[in-house]
Amino acid sequence: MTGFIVTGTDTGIGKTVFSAALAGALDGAYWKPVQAGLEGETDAQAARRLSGLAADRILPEAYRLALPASPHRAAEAEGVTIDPDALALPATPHPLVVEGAGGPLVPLTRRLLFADMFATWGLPVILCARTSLGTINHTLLAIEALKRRGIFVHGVAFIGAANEDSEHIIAEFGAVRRLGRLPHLAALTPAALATAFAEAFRRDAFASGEIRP
Ligand SMILES: Nc1ncnc2c1ncn2[C@@H]1O[C@H](COP(=O)(O)OP(=O)(O)OP(=O)(O)O)[C@@H](O)[C@H]1O
Ligand SMILES: C[C@H](N)[C@H](N)CCCCCC(=O)O
Ligand SMILES: [Mg+2]
Repeated sequence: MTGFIVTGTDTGIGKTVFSAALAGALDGAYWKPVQAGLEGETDAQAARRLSGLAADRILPEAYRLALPASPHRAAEAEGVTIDPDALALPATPHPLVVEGAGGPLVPLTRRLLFADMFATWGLPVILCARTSLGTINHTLLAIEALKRRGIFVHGVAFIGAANEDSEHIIAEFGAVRRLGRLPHLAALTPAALATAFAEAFRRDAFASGEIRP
């Protein structure tokens, strides 16, 4: 199996938009294992809308929880406990883009963090990060948390306006690749996103995506 896990330095920073564009660019499949919050469009629905992929490339969530909160809390609110055994990577012949929820240290239960699942899954991790003030600390902390678990960080995908020095110093201190920068699009349409993604990231930036032992 090949693909990538997409996490971010925070919730609401653009993981779904980036994941949809990546899944489309790879002609892959998209999976949101745990959806917390069902008001309005879910991440899987957004990915279906923005990726240009057929419906069968958007794989069903393992957990769909109503409360827009940390997954551990959203599950408890429904009397559910998220079972890591229910979170095995779905079989697909296509490159799989897996989107977490919030950042890497978001709890799935009171004993399991998303980053622990990332380590189990073994796919390379792409960290989405803002470019605005505050991102250096947030991004380096997330990189540290991933690396100390032996997780391979494929690189950082920046989202927002250019901030050359912050992007550079993050790559230097974090010893990670700058994969590129997706700007905020005034009109977020599938076509505009695909164009912006192709301009922001080199095609070969995502060539590897092998599970690492
Ligand atoms: N590059 C972009 N251009 C324009 N709008 C964007 C872009 N990236 C994200 N957005 C918008 O910002 C909001 C948050 O983005 P998104 O849902 O992708 O965040 P997220 O990190 O996936 O959040 P969550 O942690 O809830 O999954 C959405 O309204 C989305 O449409
Ligand atoms: C509800 C939100 N849209 C995401 N699905 C879940 C974000 C969890 C964040 C937990 C935290 O870091 O406080
Ligand atoms: Mg999302």
